[in-house]
Amino acid sequence: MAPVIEVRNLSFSYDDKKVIEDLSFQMNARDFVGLIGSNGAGKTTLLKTLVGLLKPTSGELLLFGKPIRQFDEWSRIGYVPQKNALNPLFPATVREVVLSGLYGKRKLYRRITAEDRQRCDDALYAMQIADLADRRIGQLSGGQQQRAFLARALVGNPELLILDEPTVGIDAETQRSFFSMLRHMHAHHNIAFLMVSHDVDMMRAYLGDSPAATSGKLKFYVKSMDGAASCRETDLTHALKDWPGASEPIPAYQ
Ligand SMILES: Nc1ncnc2c1ncn2[C@@H]1O[C@H](COP(=O)(O)OP(=O)(O)OP(=O)(O)O)[C@@H](O)[C@H]1O
Repeated sequence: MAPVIEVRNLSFSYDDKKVIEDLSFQMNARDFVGLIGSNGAGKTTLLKTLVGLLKPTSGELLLFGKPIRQFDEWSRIGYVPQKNALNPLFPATVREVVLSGLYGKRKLYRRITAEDRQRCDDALYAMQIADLADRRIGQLSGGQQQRAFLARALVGNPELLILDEPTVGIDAETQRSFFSMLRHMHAHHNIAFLMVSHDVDMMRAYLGDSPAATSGKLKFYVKSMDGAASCRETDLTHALKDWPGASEPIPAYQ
């Protein structure tokens, strides 16, 4: 199977400011990659090049074995950008935000099918925000908004989930339960994770003490799930059935 991400000798500059220099790394299906680096190290810049928002200055970037120029299966990738404070007047409801994760540019005007609604309900349920579905997202707490954005990224059943500091602005207790939720998802879903975090202790506790790769100020910590029983079914509710003690609630995440 082709690596999920393959980066070869990638460099990126904003005008003449070099931010990423000659970076090479790869991640495989079901890997959990933690990306750690000081402020300004280029973490967000790297994630943006990986999802096609920025074009590398030089080097090669392959997604699921395809050069990014030819890659068009964006539904295989979920992306949660760095958190921005949402204007409380932002009018979309949580359900609308989550559903928008199903529409690529080309599908923008297609009708919402019963299947779309079911997927949306599953994602809301998985993130335990079903009761917030009809609330305006701008009126939710930061942690609730993050859950909604995560549901949006998950609704298309991605094989790769890219998270840019998903717990910024969230209290320590909630960060811990969020992280344990990710660990459960890593164990039971067929998803690879690439996550930027400043929480070095939490990342190291799961991913080990030594980085698998280093480039400039960027450090990549990796935990593979090779050989773990892979579920054939990928829908979120199925994954929840695998939760230890199916009736046990998902760790609270406010
Ligand atoms: N649009 C831009 N134009 C010019 N320079 C930029 C732009 N965005 C970021 N930079 C610069 O590029 C460098 C890398 O920024 P980036 O946001 O990728 O860092 P980061 O590792 O994600 O940092 P942080 O931990 O603070 O989020 C920084 O020096 C930043 O000032």
